[in-house]
Amino acid sequence: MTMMIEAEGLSKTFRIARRRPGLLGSMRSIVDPEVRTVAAVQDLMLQVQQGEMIGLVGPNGAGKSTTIKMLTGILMPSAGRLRVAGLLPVRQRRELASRIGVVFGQRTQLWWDLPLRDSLQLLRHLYRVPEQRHQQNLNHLRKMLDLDEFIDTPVRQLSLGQRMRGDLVAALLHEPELLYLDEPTIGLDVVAKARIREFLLSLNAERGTTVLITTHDMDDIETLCPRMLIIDHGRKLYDGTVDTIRERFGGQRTLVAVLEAGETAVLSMLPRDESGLPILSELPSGVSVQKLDGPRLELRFGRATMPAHELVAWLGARHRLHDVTFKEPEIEDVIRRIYEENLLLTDNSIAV
Ligand SMILES: Nc1ncnc2c1ncn2[C@@H]1O[C@H](COP(=O)(O)OP(=O)(O)OP(=O)(O)O)[C@@H](O)[C@H]1O
Repeated sequence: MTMMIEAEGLSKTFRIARRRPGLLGSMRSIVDPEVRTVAAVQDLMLQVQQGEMIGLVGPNGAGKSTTIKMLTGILMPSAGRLRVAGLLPVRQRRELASRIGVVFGQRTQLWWDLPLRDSLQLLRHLYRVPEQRHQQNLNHLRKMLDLDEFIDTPVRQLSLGQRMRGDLVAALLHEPELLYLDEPTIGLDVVAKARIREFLLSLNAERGTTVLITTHDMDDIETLCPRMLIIDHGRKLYDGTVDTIRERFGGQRTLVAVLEAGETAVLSMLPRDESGLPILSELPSGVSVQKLDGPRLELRFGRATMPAHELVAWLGARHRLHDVTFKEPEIEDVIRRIYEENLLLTDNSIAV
């Protein structure tokens, strides 16, 4: 397997001059600047193989953009070793540019006043793609992303979703092996998001393109990325699968039982706790009543407390059940918990 990204001890520190308040303060800052350092990325170790789809998540200011900028060769690392597609990003930036594609959800690399078709043609010259190869790629991509209805429209008149499809084609016309996407679905509606995700999955399957995505949308990660990287304060907190995160830190699951019609009356006779919820006798420890809404009863229980089937059996022995489903914790909530409680840093068994 070819390694697309290899980073070891990768770090970036910014030095920021702080202005003192007031006129005198400003003058003093010029003569005697007060410098503060920000460790944007610290000691990052990362190996990404060709064909992987990997999500990079973290709260604002975590160091995601700085990492991407170092990977593209825009920023010089302060320390560490880095190779992307076998190249040294800063030193071999031109060569690297022909091997990677970049899409920023909040910015466009298309020419605002030109029709999309012309923008794509200009990029052909910029990347020096032979005409025939360009046409082949364009034909293929415009079919995959359904560009025909707006390819002759000036970019500034495109909807956000259309523009994003145009930007994706622009980033892929020179057939990069590695694609960086920064918030590719930001601001898009559900349908447009689904379309972009579907496209990325087929691109990865057809061409084996390696994809690195930074996003705040956990659905992007769940749909696209078997592997995710969580960073905070420039440090890697986690590198692994979404499922492992959910299993390990999304401790609480919910059993949603819809009871047979007659059971609602039985439940309504039970004594209530201070929140008005029914008190079920002999409720196994670690299980709590979360909600009762007509025939729908929700029980919260810990993954480690008891196996799901045992809880269903316990409830089924006491009440006639019509239907049973489980609610898994939202990955969004799990990640928030990890940020807030700094969970992985205090538990090295999972941080790698
Ligand atoms: N050019 C710069 N000069 C000084 N500090 C910087 C610079 N770029 C980033 N930083 C600082 O580095 C840290 C990491 O920023 P970065 O933009 O990489 O975070 P991010 O994870 O991409 O955040 P967001 O989700 O908000 O885009 C922040 O504290 C930021 O203020």
